[in-house]
Amino acid sequence: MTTPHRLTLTQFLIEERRRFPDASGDFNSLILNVALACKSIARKVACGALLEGGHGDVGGAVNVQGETQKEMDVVSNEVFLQVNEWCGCLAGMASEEMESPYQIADCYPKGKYLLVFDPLDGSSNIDVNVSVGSIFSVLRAPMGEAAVTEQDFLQAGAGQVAAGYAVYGPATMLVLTVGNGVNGFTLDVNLGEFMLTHPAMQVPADTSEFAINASNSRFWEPPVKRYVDECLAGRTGVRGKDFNMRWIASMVAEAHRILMRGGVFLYPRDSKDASKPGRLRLLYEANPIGFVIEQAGGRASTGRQPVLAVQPSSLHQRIGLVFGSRHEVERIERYHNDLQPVEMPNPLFNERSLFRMPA
Ligand SMILES: O=P(O)(O)OC[C@H]1O[C@](O)(COP(=O)(O)O)[C@@H](O)[C@@H]1O
Ligand SMILES: [Mg+2]
Ligand SMILES: [Mg+2]
Repeated sequence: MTTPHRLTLTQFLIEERRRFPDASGDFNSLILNVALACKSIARKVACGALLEGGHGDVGGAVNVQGETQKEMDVVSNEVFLQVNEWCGCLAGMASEEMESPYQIADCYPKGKYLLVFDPLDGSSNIDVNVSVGSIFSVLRAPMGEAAVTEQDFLQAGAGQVAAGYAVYGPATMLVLTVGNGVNGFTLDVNLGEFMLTHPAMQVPADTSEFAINASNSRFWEPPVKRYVDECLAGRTGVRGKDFNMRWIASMVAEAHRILMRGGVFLYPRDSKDASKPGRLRLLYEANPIGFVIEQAGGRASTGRQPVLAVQPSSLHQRIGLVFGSRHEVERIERYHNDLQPVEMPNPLFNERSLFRMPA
């Protein structure tokens, strides 16, 4: 039996570029640099406890969001910065692990793109050897020679030029959208190349699998409680079918499962901590995953509006996120539209009033 011919990521990007005869090649260079960073992180993740410095916590360090930093969070962030700094087409980068944007000082003319990333997603899983990943989003940089500011990154997800993730599991995969569908590449460790193994990925529109951290159930809003209760009621309830549940606590691994076989993921807005309207970060978690899922025919929402339509207000903004099989996400959105939000302090600011609550 002959092995099927597979395109490498480089060959795939060259083919894509044929659609844009005037393209400079900058964009391809950027994606190949991101892929190189992911390969380097994959190698370090695979070393496990053998990695110099280990996979543990950084002695008491917390990131800008007050979360304990793992050694690998810091290492992965460094890899992204070092590999992408010299790609020649970036004006700046922003990351979960850095309070402010990173300027690319020595690039002339100024780069056309901005790169935003979560260098290691699900890092609380790293010391127990569960899949983790990296998530990235490419935005256009503003014209002109001025240094980039936080404001430049505050673009709605619908404007992303490209987005994707790498998942470091039993195999390392890179999943990419450049706004023309979604393609998955598996790392051939012998060649050191990402090979196109999953062309034109599609999220099935229906599912009977959901993912949510049920330990937060007492903080959920009524539409989310209703949806989960109906799933749990199974074939004897209004849904008339049994549901299965998964929770990996690495969103990148949940997104990958959903891309491969359907499902719905919820980390909704809840009342657990008034200072955090949701757990996940808009710019480097919700938007890139939302773009990938929508390009694969799925849906991504805050529950109240498409996540890609949200105008960001800060670099590390958090948001409620629901994504996956289209019919389930639409159902969850309907439940949010059916009900008034809980314990609204002022009726002037409820969902149907003149002064809508922020998503
Ligand atoms: O611990 P919880 O509440 O289940 O949260 C898990 C969620 O947090 C995250 O790990 C956040 O990502 P980071 O590891 O990049 O901080 C998501 O990947 C995941 O869905
Ligand atoms: Mg993350
Ligand atoms: Mg992270």
